[in-house]
Amino acid sequence: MTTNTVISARDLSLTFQTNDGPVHALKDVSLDVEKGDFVSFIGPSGCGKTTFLRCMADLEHPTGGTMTVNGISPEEARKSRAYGYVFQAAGLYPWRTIGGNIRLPLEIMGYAHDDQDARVKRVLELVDLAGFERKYPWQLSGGMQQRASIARALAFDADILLMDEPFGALDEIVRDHLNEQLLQLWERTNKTICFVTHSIPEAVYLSTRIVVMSPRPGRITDVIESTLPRERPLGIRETPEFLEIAHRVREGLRAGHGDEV
Ligand SMILES: Nc1ncnc2c1ncn2[C@@H]1O[C@H](COP(=O)(O)OP(=O)(O)OP(=O)(O)O)[C@@H](O)[C@H]1O
Repeated sequence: MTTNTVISARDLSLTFQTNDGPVHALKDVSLDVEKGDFVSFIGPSGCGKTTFLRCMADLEHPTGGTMTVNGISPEEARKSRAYGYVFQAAGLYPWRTIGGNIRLPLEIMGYAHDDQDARVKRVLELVDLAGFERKYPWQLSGGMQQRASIARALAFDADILLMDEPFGALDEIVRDHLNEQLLQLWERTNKTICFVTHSIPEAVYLSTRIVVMSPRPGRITDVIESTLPRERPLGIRETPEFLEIAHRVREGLRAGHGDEV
C-alpha cells in the first residue's frame, strides 16, 4: 500500500449463508488499486466480480479481512461520496428527463440550483450528450442511455468510478465506441476506474491492470499489468502486443477454471 493507494483489500472474504449452505463469493482476496489506475475484473460467472465491487461501494459487507477506500472504511467513503457507481442496466427513471436523472443525486446531496445546472451541462458534454438534456430515456438508444448513466455517476466529481459491466448489453459497434469514449474520459479526468467485464478484448483495451478471477471460492488468480501505451486507438487491438496480453488473460482464465468463459 502506498500514499497513492485508493482501494486496498487484504484477505477479504465474503460468505453468503444460503438455504443450500454457505457460498464463498470471495475468499482471501488481496489487491491494491492505485490512483489513476483503470482496473478490469474478469472471470467466469459467479467468481465474485460484482460482489467485490459491491464491497468497495459498501453495498455488501465482508465477513473477513479488511478493505479501505481512500484510506477510510467503505461506509465512510460512501458517506463522503467518494465514488460513482454505474450498473449493468442504465437504470434511468423514465418519468424524468436525461437532465432530471443526472440532477437527481445532486438534488439529494443539496447542491445549489445553479451548480446543478452547470454540472449537468458539463457531464453531458463529457459523455457527448450535449443537447439531450430535455429528452426522456426512452427517446435515446441503449448506448446513449448508458452514457447518461455514466454522466449521472460523474456529476458529483467522485474520484473513483465503479462500473459493473456497463456495456454488457450493447452490440459490439456501440460497445467499441463507448470503450473509446470511456478511455478518453479517463484520460481527461484522471479518475480511478474499477470495471467488471466478461470480455477479454474490452478488458485489455481499457485497462492498466487486469485482475483475473476464478469461482468456488471466488478469488484472484492473476493480475496482469498492461504494457500498452495510455493512448489507444481501436486499431491497437490488432497489434501483437495487444494479442499477447489477451492471450495471457485467456490462459489465466483457463488455468483458473476450465473453459467456462
Ligand atoms: N445476495 C446473495 N446471496 C447469496 N449468494 C449470493 C448473493 N450475491 C451473490 N451471491 C453468490 O456469490 C457468488 C458470486 O456472485 P457475483 O455476482 O459476485 O459473481 P460475478 O462474478 O459478478 O458473476 P456474473 O459474471 O454472473 O455477474 C455467486 O455464486 C452468487 O450466486
